[in-house]
Amino acid sequence: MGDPAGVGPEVAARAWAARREHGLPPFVAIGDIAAIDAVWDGPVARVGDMEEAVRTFAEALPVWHLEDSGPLTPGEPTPAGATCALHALETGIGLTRTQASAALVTGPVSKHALQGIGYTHPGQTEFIAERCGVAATNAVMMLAGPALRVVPLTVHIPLAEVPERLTGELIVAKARIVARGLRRDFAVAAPRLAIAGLNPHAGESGRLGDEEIRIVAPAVEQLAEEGLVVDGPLAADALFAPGIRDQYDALLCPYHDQALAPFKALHFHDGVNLTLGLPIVRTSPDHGTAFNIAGRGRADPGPTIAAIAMAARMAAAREQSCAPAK
Ligand SMILES: NC(=O)C1=CN([C@@H]2O[C@H](COP(=O)(O)OP(=O)(O)OC[C@H]3O[C@@H](n4cnc5c(N)ncnc54)[C@H](O)[C@@H]3O)[C@@H](O)[C@H]2O)C=CC1
Ligand SMILES: NCC(=O)COP(=O)(O)O
Repeated sequence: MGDPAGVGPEVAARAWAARREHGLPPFVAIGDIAAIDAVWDGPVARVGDMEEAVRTFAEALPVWHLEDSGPLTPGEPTPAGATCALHALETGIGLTRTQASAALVTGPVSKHALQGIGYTHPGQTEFIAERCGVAATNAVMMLAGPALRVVPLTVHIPLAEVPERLTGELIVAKARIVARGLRRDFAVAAPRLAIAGLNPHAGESGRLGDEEIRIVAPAVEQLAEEGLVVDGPLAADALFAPGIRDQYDALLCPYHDQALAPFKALHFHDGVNLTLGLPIVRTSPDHGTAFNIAGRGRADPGPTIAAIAMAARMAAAREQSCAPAK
């Protein structure tokens, strides 16, 4: 359920309340049960294993209580709350890696609060990758909604560092993982990718920056030689327009906000953050802890509902691809 002082507990509870309407599979909320009690009056079942969670799911929200995270005020993060969020993440990864659970849906954490307790990863993606034995650069963040999928090629780094961190190797490696993920998890047989330029007008033939000529174009050429359908570098200002974005299965963007700002404009209420390149299925609602509204009943459970539903579809697609042919 992420940080107990954020909106994670309430959106998990409200997703459970909407389980029938959205056909959600059984899930268990992991963390401090007091965080649920503080924001929700509905039925809760305290469980200790996944079988119990599945058994109780129809009648109550199953909660796997890990620890008491101390006095709790929604909107006010504490070190004990961040510790509980980290333990919940570790527990969820463990349950999914051992296949007790088919997928991991992470709740929103405060990176600032986590760093305050000594966490050194930029986000949850890199931590999950490490626990799965995958290099952080091979765990690829994708934001997916019904109308758009985007991939930030660089993620949680200062904007000033983007030009030096955006390399041809990075683009090629991430594009390959995206193409594989689209085939495996989204049944896209021949993925069509677009790669945005870094500079205005994709560099205007070098007059507004040369990263497109030096870095992006050679990477696109290499990917095309490997047989991938890839266009780029494309001007990012028009790429998200209807009619252009629809020509692609995923848009790969040099930096975080270039990808996420248009994505959230379209999918604030049903956007999913997921990680490609992992041996497990991992999704997450595409929003943060929203401390400014936590505990007030204003948090939209839509992204969490979408994240649970998408995790179930991805897990089913992987299961099917492993099933022996008839
Ligand atoms: N997956 C994750 O764990 C993520 C964590 N974060 C972390 O969350 C913390 C806060 O980040 P912010 O940039 O403020 O983003 P945020 O998503 O928490 O909040 C941005 C704005 O969106 C609103 N909002 C967010 N979720 C909402 C929901 N479900 N319903 C209605 N309104 C909602 C908030 O009230 C706020 O006005 C940071 O520490 C950040 O690192 C941010 C994004 C994702
Ligand atoms: N902006 C997306 C985000 O912050 C999610 O990061 P992560 O915790 O899933 O790595």
